[in-house]
Amino acid sequence: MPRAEKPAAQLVILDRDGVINQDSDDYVKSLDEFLPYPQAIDAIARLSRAGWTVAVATNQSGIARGYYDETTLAAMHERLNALVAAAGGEIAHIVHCPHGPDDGCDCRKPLPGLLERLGTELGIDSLAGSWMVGDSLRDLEAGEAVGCRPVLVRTGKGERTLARHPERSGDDRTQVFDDLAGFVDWLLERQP
Ligand SMILES: O=P(O)(O)OC[C@@H](O)[C@H]1O[C@@H](OP(=O)(O)O)[C@@H](O)[C@@H](O)[C@@H]1O
Ligand SMILES: [Mg+2]
Ligand SMILES: [Zn+2]
Repeated sequence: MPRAEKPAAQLVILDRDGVINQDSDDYVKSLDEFLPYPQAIDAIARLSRAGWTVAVATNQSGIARGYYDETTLAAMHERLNALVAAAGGEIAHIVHCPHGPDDGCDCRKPLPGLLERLGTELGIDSLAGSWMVGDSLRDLEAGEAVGCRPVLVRTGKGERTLARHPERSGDDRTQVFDDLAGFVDWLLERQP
């Protein structure tokens, strides 16, 4: 049974590390190191309860680097889905790029391949108009490459991203929020 097509405008795509959970310059290498922000779990649940499709698109070069494996990553995402379900919401789909920067893949953000795969697997023809929330410039660029509206959060590497790219805080392209909860508050307030 093909999935019913979803209007992209009701889609929010989230980067993972630094948006949903604490990031680390040493990578998030184990389930014990996977520490979701409570505000983010609640925000995802609120979004999905309000009828939005929530998905995750994450670079996980730590796999290519040998820091952890697909089984460990799957355990992290099982934990994430369980926390969101316990909060009364759901994540429609999670996609990841397991490759390293020198592997020449087409799915490592800022390339658009990961988001394109997400759209295909969600049955969405065009991601134009959906929201892409990240803490790194590559998240925003990957989203813009497929027509998403970019949102930068200050959590994770967000402050560092803003310091390196101050134009992002002033332009009318990019919305900036302290955290995912702040973006969701804003988004849901503007929705009928
Ligand atoms: O933010 P998302 O895409 O969910 O995941 C980022 C992680 O895969 C890691 O990405 C790495 O970048 P390199 O892959 O080494 O360039 C570093 O930034 C790490 O600190 C970070 O934990
Ligand atoms: Mg990130
Ligand atoms: Zn890849």
